[in-house]
Amino acid sequence: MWGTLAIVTDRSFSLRGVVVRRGDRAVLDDVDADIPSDGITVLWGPSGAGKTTLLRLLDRLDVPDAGTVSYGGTPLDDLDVLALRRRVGMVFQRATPFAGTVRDNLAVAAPDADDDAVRRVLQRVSLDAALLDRDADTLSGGEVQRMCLARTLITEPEAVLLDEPTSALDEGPRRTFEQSVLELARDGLTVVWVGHDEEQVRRVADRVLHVSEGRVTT
Ligand SMILES: Nc1ncnc2c1ncn2[C@@H]1O[C@H](COP(=O)(O)OP(=O)(O)OP(=O)(O)O)[C@@H](O)[C@H]1O
Repeated sequence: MWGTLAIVTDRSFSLRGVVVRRGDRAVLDDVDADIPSDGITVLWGPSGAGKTTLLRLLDRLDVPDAGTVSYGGTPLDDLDVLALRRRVGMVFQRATPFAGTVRDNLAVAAPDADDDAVRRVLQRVSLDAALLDRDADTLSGGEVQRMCLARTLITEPEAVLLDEPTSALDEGPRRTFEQSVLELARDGLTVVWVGHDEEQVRRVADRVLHVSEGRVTT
């Protein structure tokens, strides 16, 4: 018997005393917040309130001027940034397809993924496998955003950060994207979603963190 192996199940984010300054203004001003690992947490608040700034801190795309951001109880400063970004994927507001086919786009993220894995990930985002050999720049806006989600998922992250991923989509594609994310969250993926469409927040949020005037409240 070698003793009990600790199973790390804590995949929550926490912010303590976080300050982010832009010019002479504190966009986030001494923020304490917790984002649990289950379900969908929506960051909600007026334009310019700091939602995207907060989201980027979680993947270390930005670093705070003061305070600590932790993932699974470990300060992000103590984690290897590339390892963190494999565990925590990001989908941006504007879809960012690379040149080439859908298959090429997925291969950028996971060159060794086999055909089964590629097909499975497309299914998870409701994209037809027939699209695999289509040029990414011939996809519709909704398809390209779901391909970007698939490209994030193919590395099997524990969490995904979504920055207003449906803001450029019409109602139909918006609902399809939401449905995929709801199913992913139900399957155990941690989701942090920056949103400002009130109806959508009601449909997807398990909890809402309100970002306003430099503070985050529940
Ligand atoms: N790199 C930067 N340099 C200077 N100011 C910045 C930078 N990034 C963000 N800001 C400013 O910080 C504030 C917060 O921006 P942020 O994008 O986090 O807000 P948001 O709540 O996501 O807004 P929106 O809903 O409009 O996307 C804004 O006033 C923005 O102009």
